[in-house]
Amino acid sequence: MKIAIAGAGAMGSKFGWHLKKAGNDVILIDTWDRNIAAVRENGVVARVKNEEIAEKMPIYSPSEIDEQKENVDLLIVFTKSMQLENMLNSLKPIISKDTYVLCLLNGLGHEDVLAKFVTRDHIIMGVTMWASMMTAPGHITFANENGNVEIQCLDPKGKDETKEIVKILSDAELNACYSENVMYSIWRKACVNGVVNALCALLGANCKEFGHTKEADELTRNIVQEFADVAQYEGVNLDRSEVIQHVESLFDTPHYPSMYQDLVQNNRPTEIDYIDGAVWRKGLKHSVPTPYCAFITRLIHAKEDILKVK
Ligand SMILES: NC(=O)C1=CN([C@@H]2O[C@H](COP(=O)(O)OP(=O)(O)OC[C@H]3O[C@@H](n4cnc5c(N)ncnc54)[C@H](OP(=O)(O)O)[C@@H]3O)[C@@H](O)[C@H]2O)C=CC1
Ligand SMILES: CC(C)(CO)C(=O)C(=O)O
Repeated sequence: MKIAIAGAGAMGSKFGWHLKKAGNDVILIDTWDRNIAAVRENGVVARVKNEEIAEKMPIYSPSEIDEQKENVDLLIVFTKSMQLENMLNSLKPIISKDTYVLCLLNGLGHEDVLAKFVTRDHIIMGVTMWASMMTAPGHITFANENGNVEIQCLDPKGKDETKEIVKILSDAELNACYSENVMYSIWRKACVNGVVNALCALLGANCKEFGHTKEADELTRNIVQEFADVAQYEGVNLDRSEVIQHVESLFDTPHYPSMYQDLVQNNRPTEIDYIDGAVWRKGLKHSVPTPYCAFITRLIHAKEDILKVK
């Protein structure tokens, strides 16, 4: 199976590294010139338990993707949410009617973007609890050892092929399973990000520092409540106490969520409009009040302005 990974940041590089190491035919696609140069020279260098292990694989910029390149069987997208549509537009030459697109981005609503490029029976949605950090171009550090991946094809017609992809991911030590209700899992993961990503970026804290504050429980409850109130109108019934427990399971991890990495470490725009901001927008559409999500979204945008993100 020919696999392309679009977005070779912390997560795309991690998945590419694992899949290549397991013997798959993998290419990476990324827009960051220094990253492309570093991977071309040394491969993707992963720090695993104090050891650096490099995996060499081809990497291209989207402008190098043309009709000359072979179609891919599986395209895993790992851009930031706001980069997804542009990336897919530039990859049209390698997307055929047989290409499966697997989306593991954080955030809500990405299936609507994918539907502009492939049919529903080739859209595989998913979530991952793996975590990774880019420490320099071409260099990543794995942030946990107990992640997983849950995926489901949006149309049952694609179930068998999706199960084959589950096996490929698991054989690459990415601990994957087929989900029977991936939209539930996507909303559940959005709750995690809606709490820890946004609040850690605002407070300048990691999950453990935030989780050990006196305010953490009350903030978590209120944010999850708003996500659950809105999710109902989108056909997803979240089990609030189970979701709160799931969010709180991160409170002992000294990990800086990806939104902290974007905003505080790299002064880059955040995905807030696809997480708390998406719930605020959907809440307005369904007349559901979401004061926490609205306030958090505005604060993140204010901090983006103060830090002059680019
Ligand atoms: N990191 C994590 O632990 C997790 C992340 N996710 C999700 O996965 C998706 C991808 O996230 P992630 O891999 O963290 O994203 P990254 O920010 O690491 O990479 C995304 C893109 O950003 C650019 N980039 C990254 N760092 C820099 C930098 N310092 N300077 C300039 N450009 C840079 C690159 O392309 P370009 O130049 O085109 O911007 C890259 O392809 C997101 O939806 C995220 O929420 C999900 C689970 C965990
Ligand atoms: C690792 C985790 C779950 C932390 O919120 C994440 O999804 C992220 O960093 O974006």
